[in-house]
Amino acid sequence: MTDPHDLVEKVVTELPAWLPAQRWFGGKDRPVTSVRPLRTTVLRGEEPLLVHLVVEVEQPDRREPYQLLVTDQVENYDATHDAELNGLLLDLIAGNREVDGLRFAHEPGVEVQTGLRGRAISAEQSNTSLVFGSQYILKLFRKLTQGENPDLVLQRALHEVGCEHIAQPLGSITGELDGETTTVGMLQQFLPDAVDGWAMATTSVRDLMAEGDLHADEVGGDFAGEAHRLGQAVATVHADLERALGSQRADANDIERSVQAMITRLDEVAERVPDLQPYVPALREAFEQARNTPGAIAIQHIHGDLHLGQVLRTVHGWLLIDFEGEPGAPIAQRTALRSPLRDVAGMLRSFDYAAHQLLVGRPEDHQLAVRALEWARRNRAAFTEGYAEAASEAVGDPRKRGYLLRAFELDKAVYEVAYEHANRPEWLTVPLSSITRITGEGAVQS
Ligand SMILES: Nc1ncnc2c1ncn2[C@@H]1O[C@H](COP(=O)(O)OP(=O)(O)O)[C@@H](O)[C@H]1O
Ligand SMILES: O=P(O)(O)O[C@H]1O[C@H](CO)[C@@H](O[C@H]2O[C@H](CO)[C@@H](O)[C@H](O)[C@H]2O)[C@H](O)[C@H]1O
Repeated sequence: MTDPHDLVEKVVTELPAWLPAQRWFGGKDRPVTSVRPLRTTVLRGEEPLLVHLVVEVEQPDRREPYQLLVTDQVENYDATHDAELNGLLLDLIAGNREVDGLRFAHEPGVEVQTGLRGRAISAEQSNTSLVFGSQYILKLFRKLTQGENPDLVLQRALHEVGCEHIAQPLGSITGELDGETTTVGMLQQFLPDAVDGWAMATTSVRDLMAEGDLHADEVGGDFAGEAHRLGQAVATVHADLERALGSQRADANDIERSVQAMITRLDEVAERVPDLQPYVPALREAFEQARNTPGAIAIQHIHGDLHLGQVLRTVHGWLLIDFEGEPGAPIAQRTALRSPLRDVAGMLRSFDYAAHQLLVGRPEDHQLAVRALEWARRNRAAFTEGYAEAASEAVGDPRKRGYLLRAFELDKAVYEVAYEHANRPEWLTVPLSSITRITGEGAVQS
């Protein structure tokens, strides 16, 4: 029988080669120089073994903690592929159990069913999610950030004020990282009938492309009604977050910090991705123009990485998921109070993505390019209109904040350039062509 500590020793020596092949690994564009175990918790000491492992992954410019579940039973040791062993995690949450400092807990008043198998969903994601029956989804955060994860903190706060646009948080797993209590997992209600916004939007784009001579409002799969409802849902979540956790008026220092952060990110990404360099002057100018936004700007807790893949359409309406913020951004930035227009900008970027991803790798086709642009414009307008209808007084109509919205959209596109460079280089043209378009459109009103 394998000793759990021998297993860990063996796994750790193999991780430098294994990690870069994992979709959720955030440092795929740099070599892994070493991996060392930080904390080992044996969750099941007899065969099949189940060991919770936190390792520190060293790369030339960073050291980051990652969470793993390992077993002696499956290929590559990744226990999240074993549905039976995953069931143990749910049982521990149901029983409010603590194992060697790793705390499994259900939310107060929630009863969690035991004895279910948990299958890992094979999505292109930054974390690993396990689905139990048709009731529960358990997200295991892969890259760990010290402290409570904003995903859990914000969704708990939203649930407390009765927000209708989230899945109910049902439990959590917390451990310790550098002496601080840290969220490593989050259990939520699973919506088995849900379809994500990206799947719906790209189906609509495909419909339009198949009918080359029709306009976006003439084809069966028009998405504008959904985009409008989605805008209302996002504005409602922002209003609920404001109700739950408050908001502030940004002062000149907050705005200056935000402009500087956009410029710093631009410089960092342009150094890493040479394709971005020709756009730097126009981008810098757009970021500086954000200072000219008139009137008071409300700042509050926001989603932070909102896109069509983070919204689910159920029979009851739109839900927002994954309030973790941009997985690549520092935690201080992810938890800071920010303008809700950042989420609006994220979603506007996503309409652009949905419209243009079908053109990636195809020979140039003027007709399709015109249709793509038309689809994006129609749905961006419908989303913004819906948002403006339901926005709180403090946030107001995004269309009246042209400079700011444009700067946030471009900042998001810069983030996407870095993201695509590291994860899907063939998609780099999507954010780059948007940058060309937006900066080419020149000045905006207000
Ligand atoms: N409550 C839920 N009900 C149904 N499906 C969900 C739910 N939460 C997440 N999903 C599915 O799981 C995927 C991954 O969830 P997400 O929170 O975005 O993880 P990640 O942080 O890894 O991006 C989503 O794209 C969605 O398809
Ligand atoms: O969902 P995650 O939290 O893992 O977000 C990361 O991955 C996203 C891709 O899966 C990435 O989103 C970009 O591509 C999407 C289409 O695949 C598109 O809808 C988004 O608008 C675009 O930003 C996201 O940026 C990244 O943080």
